[in-house]
Amino acid sequence: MEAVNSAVAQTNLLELRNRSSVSKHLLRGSTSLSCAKFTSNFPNYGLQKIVKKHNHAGSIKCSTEAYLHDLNFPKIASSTAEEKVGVLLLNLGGPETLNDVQPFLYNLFADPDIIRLPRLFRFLQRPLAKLISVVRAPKSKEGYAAIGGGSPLRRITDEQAEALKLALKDKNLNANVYVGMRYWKPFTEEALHQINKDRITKLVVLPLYPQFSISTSGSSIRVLQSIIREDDYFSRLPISIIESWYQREGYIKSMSELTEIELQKFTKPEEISEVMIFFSAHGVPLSYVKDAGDPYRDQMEDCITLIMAELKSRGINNTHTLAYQSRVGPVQWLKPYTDEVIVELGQKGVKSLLAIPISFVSEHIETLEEIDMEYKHLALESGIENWGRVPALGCTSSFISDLADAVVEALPSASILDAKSSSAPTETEIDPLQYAISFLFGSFFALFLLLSPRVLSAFRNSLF
Ligand SMILES: C=CC1=C(C)c2cc3[nH]c(cc4nc(cc5[nH]c(cc1n2)c(C)c5CCC(=O)O)C(CCC(=O)O)=C4C)c(C)c3C=C
Ligand SMILES: [Fe+2]
Repeated sequence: MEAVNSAVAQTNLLELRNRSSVSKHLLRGSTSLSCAKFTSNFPNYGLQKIVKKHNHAGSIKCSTEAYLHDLNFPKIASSTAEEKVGVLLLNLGGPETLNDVQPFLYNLFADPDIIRLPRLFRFLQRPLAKLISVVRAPKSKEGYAAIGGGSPLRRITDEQAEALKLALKDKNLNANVYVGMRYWKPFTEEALHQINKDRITKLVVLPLYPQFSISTSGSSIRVLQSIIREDDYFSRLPISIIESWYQREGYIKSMSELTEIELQKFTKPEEISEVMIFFSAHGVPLSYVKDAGDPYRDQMEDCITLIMAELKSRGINNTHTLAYQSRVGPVQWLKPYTDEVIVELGQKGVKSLLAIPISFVSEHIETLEEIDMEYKHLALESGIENWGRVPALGCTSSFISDLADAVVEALPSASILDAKSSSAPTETEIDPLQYAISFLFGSFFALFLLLSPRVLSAFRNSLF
């Protein structure tokens, strides 16, 4: 009964959250975000086009370059007496108990950046989210049960927040560090509420995803934007958003360090050079990259080039490959798929694999269950004899220190976001005829989806 009540309370809370975000995702416009200079160009965000320059010496310059190698940035920052600096860490969030799994999945699938419906069918978002979350919940629950009954993401993110606060203090910056999750507690909205309550005077926003995707950092930042648009305090608060940071030297070196340590664990030293380094990134549907301009795949490939260059500089010349894991649903995702590549490598006679989860900086279901259990099992079945896995960075001190540098470097460019000058149509500007037609077609589509046994079974097959 308690579980039912908490689910109802959760749904009510989300009703409120979703109402605000649904009504605002129509408010598109050219919002100029500070320092991080948004590199995306998505219809949902109306942000600047990605500017990415390759330099063949191995470093990649993106629009985030300003705080990457710029030696002019002060390494030590100090805040003035009146200044109250806040850092907002954005992450996905995860169910803490098995009872949380279905409402967590509902929140995830109700996000228009996760299921991107054509405009005409957007009002179906929530019924579809309900349907998919209910159908997928049993499978997800099995996964969470296998890793101890819930996601460790909140605990680890809290630890990272604490470690970051200390690292900032070491760099002479006193800051409050907040955690805002997109799909579970503590929600981004709660963190923003606390930031407001604490009367923070400058805010640095740091998504805990090294690479940008519409579906991750983009989605969290969209929540932030919608609040900035509405709220007097946030619309006047200088904010700096660090959009992606996979190219930071500290991150690349920390990843390489952990990889080197794990490589040494392969038992026979003479066989170490035979180990294939297997980067496994969380996938996104192909259409995100092809149609919506998600820079995720490009950034992922750049990131791997940088890590491999760093490993090479340490005398590690192993072969490597990249594949994408965790696909959900019936559409095509970024390829190649991790499970298929593992089988192929086994067939080709590869005997040793070192898996590196590359989209995340903390352990969670996708590393602890999917990689450590499912993929390991598949690899051993496919003829691979030696399996290793690089741990997620977590609170590795070189990594946290580099995040602290990123915050310090981003701070001077915090500025008031011009979110209110949006020229995009608002909901009230929608043509009533267009709305009526959408509603009619959408209703037929909804009925078809909900009642068609074939559609339901297709869903089931791709979600189980
Ligand atoms: C870079 C990281 C991630 C991307 C990109 C991403 C896209 C994405 N994810 C789903 C669906 C699911 N993701 C789930 C869990 C999950 N996803 C990420 C990260 C990315 N997702 C993390 C860190 C986690 C684990 C959270 C935790 O509980 O510890 C889940 C739930 C688990 C499951 O049932 O498999 C789903 C579902 C989509 C559809 C998507 C892109 C559109
Ligand atoms: Fe995911």
